[in-house]
Amino acid sequence: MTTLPPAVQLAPHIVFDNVGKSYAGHSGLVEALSAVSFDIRHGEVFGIIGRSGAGKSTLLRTINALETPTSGQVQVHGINPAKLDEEALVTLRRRIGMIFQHFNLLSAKTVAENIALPLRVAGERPALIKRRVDELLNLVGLTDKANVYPAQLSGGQKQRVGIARALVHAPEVLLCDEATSALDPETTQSILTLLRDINRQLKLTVVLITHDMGVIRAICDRVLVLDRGQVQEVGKVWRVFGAPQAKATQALLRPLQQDLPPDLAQQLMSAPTEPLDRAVFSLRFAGSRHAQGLPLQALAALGPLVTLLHGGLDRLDGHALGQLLISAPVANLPSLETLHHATGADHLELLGYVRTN
Ligand SMILES: Nc1ncnc2c1ncn2[C@@H]1O[C@H](COP(=O)(O)OP(=O)(O)OP(=O)(O)O)[C@@H](O)[C@H]1O
Repeated sequence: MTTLPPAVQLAPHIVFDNVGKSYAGHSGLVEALSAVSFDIRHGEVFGIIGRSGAGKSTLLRTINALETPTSGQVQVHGINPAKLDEEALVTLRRRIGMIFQHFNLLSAKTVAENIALPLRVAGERPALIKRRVDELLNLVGLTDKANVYPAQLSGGQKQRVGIARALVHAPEVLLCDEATSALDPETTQSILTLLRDINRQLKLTVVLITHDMGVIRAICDRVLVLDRGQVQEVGKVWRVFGAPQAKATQALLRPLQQDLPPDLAQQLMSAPTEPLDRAVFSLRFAGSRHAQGLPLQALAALGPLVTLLHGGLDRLDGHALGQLLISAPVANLPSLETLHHATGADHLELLGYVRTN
């Protein structure tokens, strides 16, 4: 298999240039998107995250012209979908597959017939349709379900059919509209793994929208945070997760943070009462250092009796990210500056003190 040179892989595939979209609502215009500018590169898995109503669906749907911007423009492969006539739009949409939260399968058709449908509509020959459907069933691991109806499938299997159907025309872009929101955590993981495999095998650009930071962490290369129709931040996932700049990102990341467990929070005092008390520190690692992992010696800077209380480190794209909660006896504690330097944490905070049991 030949690999494309980096410049080609990084070339913009989809460009948003000052895109705005407003809808007529009950009490005036609703500005769903406002001055949105960014680009998505060839072959990347790009995530768009935001709260409900942030404008994610509207943004995704401008890529295949299911929505048309009120101002600005979108370019896909250098083409503005909003400017195309019906016939040219059909051709462009074949280059852009899409999957949905609720799968959108036809219940009266079998798995194979659901996948074959777009090819039948396009007037392809039966032999070609059969070959292509078999290939796709194999790709998504559903060869044994070809003649089964959607009602007999699990949610994860239905989404696999949705993925196979989205790939029938060998598109260059796959749009995923909350594709795992209706699935349990284990099935979500298997669908995300499948999407990542497809992205790598087929060199497909994947654009997904979600309200779940876990999905972004699992498969995205870069992420855009959208709030009230505006771009809050965009960047590599490890950077945005390690050092979120926007309030909206910080709020979305809260559920993934490891705060002081309630039993320890209850015991926390603002000042030590005796030398045997222990100071509790939070150390945050934003991925800028410790690419090889955090040396345990770095924690020894807190003294020989340091205790790891809670937390953990994740590896994202070769960067160590996370938070550790640590305690150490107050007697002979080095200064905060010394600890900060010695541990290599991006952020070090003294949370309070607890009694030694
Ligand atoms: N067809 C429409 N007519 C009027 N308002 C709309 C329409 N579609 C979306 N909106 C409004 O535009 C804003 C953005 O909606 P959008 O569905 O894009 O957000 P979202 O981030 O995808 O939300 P969710 O996660 O809940 O699906 C919301 O205020 C919504 O009510």
